[in-house]
Amino acid sequence: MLYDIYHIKGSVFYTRKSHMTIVGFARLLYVAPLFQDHKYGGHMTDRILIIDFGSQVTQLIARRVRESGVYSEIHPFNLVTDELLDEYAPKGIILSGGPASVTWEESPRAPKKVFEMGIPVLGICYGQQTMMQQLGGLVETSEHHEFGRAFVDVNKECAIFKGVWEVGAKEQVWMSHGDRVTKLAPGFNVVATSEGAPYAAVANEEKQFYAVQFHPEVVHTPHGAQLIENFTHAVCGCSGDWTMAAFKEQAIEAVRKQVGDKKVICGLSGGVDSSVVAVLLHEAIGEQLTCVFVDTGFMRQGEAEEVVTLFRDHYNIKLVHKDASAQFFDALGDEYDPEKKRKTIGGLFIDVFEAEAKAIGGADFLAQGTLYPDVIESVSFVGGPSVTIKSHHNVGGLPERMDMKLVEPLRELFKDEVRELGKELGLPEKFVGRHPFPGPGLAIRIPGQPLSAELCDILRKADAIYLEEIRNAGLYDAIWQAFAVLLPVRTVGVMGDARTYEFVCALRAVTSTDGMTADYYHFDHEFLARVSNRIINEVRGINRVVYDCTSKPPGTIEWE
Ligand SMILES: Nc1ncnc2c1ncn2[C@@H]1O[C@H](COP(=O)(O)OP(=O)(O)OP(=O)(O)O)[C@@H](O)[C@H]1O
Ligand SMILES: O=c1[nH]c(=O)c2[nH+]cn([C@@H]3O[C@H](COP(=O)(O)O)[C@@H](O)[C@H]3O)c2[nH]1
Ligand SMILES: NC(=O)CC[C@H](N)C(=O)O
Ligand SMILES: [Mg+2]
Repeated sequence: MLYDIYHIKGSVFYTRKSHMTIVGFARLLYVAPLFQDHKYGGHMTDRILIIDFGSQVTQLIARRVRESGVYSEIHPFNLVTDELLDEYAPKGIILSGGPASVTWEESPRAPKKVFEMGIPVLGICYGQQTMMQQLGGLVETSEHHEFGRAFVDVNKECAIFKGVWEVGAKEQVWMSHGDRVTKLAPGFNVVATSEGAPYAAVANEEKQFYAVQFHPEVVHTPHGAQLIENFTHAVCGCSGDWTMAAFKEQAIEAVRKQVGDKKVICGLSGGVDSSVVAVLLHEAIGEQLTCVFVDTGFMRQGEAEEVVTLFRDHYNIKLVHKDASAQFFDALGDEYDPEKKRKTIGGLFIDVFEAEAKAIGGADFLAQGTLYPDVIESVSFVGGPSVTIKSHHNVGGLPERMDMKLVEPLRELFKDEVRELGKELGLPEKFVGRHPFPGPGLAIRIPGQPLSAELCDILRKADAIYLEEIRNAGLYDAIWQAFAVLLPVRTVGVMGDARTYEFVCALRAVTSTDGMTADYYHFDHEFLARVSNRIINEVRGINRVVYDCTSKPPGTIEWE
């Protein structure tokens, strides 16, 4: 069972179990309170609201709506109040799928107001079922489940099919349901049928209510994205002004308004998120911004130089390059427990930021690269138990301790939108397309033994060779994240007729969309042999290389 159901304040609430156990991020602790001062709807004029009933693919609905050039936000069904509906003022509403059954005595419903606002509504799967039930139709659990690929017969014209599906056509869709609508609500017509769902698509054109049993948001419904675009454009009348160019201008304006003439500190790691935040803020408030790059001693080869050159020399952004490596090594001492290392490192980041804020005479704001998935996760987890798998380093404790207000210009964006915004801001491709790199850096890639500058050096060299070979082979962009790990194991080897007794290096490369789940990257053997050969020949201290072929779950991406 993929879902757990929790009862919160009398309403049924779902969390994704896979996310719950995997995410368990300390992020949740710091993102949650930030949500409170969020103004619904960002700065865009056309907005679609997605009401989440806990489907595994709700995020994809938001993706498709945004790809159609329309701003959208996901809100869990139990947090959609009448005030939110008024304030958010959507041009249309989409009801997501979900694991519950509307036939249960207590299962989620859309707020009544949704159907009384005089705006278009699209129900998907559970969303269809609850729409029918709430408007006077009937839903029953069926013997005939449909999971996966299915075909629908299009038997009537419908605004969301326009220009995509012809009457009489048989079209491929993706289904995942056990219940089905057995009686239509008054005013509705059937517009498509499938073997397992006689009401595969239904419409009340007069009210502009549409409901489908299949999932148009997944790629396995080949024309699904166009159906969603028809809904947002032709039906809801959105103009498609959600472009990164427009977003950039509006975000800059919003930052200026929020910050006024006050000072802002931004922790700059050189990673995509903080780099984009830094450049955006620089455009918005120029000299009021000070970035702090903390060299922990656990950075990759050439990282500090690259960050400093780009931001200080190329952009002329005020940048403090704080070499805190001695502090980090000191504080970690002989520690090799992963959680203790992370906590020590997280705490030290805070100390360094505090000291640097003081050094510039105090700062009123702290800028962070919080992204939309962080916000959604924090909301989806409200009240749910979360198991901590790893305490991710974050600067989350910062606001309370330092009494700074937060500036989070990326909190409405997905990672690839952030990359697009980076391009819009003129950030070099090299920064925009970077693999994520964790705050604790190499310190969590040397498991099982106390850290030292020497071990970091060995790992840094191996990691640089690996990444160089990945770039040379043209694979960098096809891989989500790649890095080397130095294992606490020595093995016997023979080099130049002499015995060696050195460390093992593990190589990791994964594909993923959001880091929550991942598959190992399938390199060809020639490539692995070349990297292995180079590392063993060029890095003193390593005499054996292995490749990690664990997916996530059950593994995690990092080794610690
Ligand atoms: N070495 C560092 N110096 C200063 N700030 C840092 C450093 N490492 C991390 N941070 C701060 O912690 C935040 C979270 O790190 P995280 O790795 O999640 O994001 P990122 O580095 O900006 O992007 P990416 O996820 O692509 O690596 C960063 O946005 C940055 O503000
Ligand atoms: O800023 C960060 N601070 C951390 O403490 C941290 N731990 C893991 N990661 C990154 O998160 C993604 C998922 O990693 P895991 O599968 O190892 O949990 C991967 O991209 C990891 O590199 C971190 N990022
Ligand atoms: N994917 C869904 O939304 C499923 C809806 C409902 N739980 C069913 O099985 O029919
Ligand atoms: Mg990073």
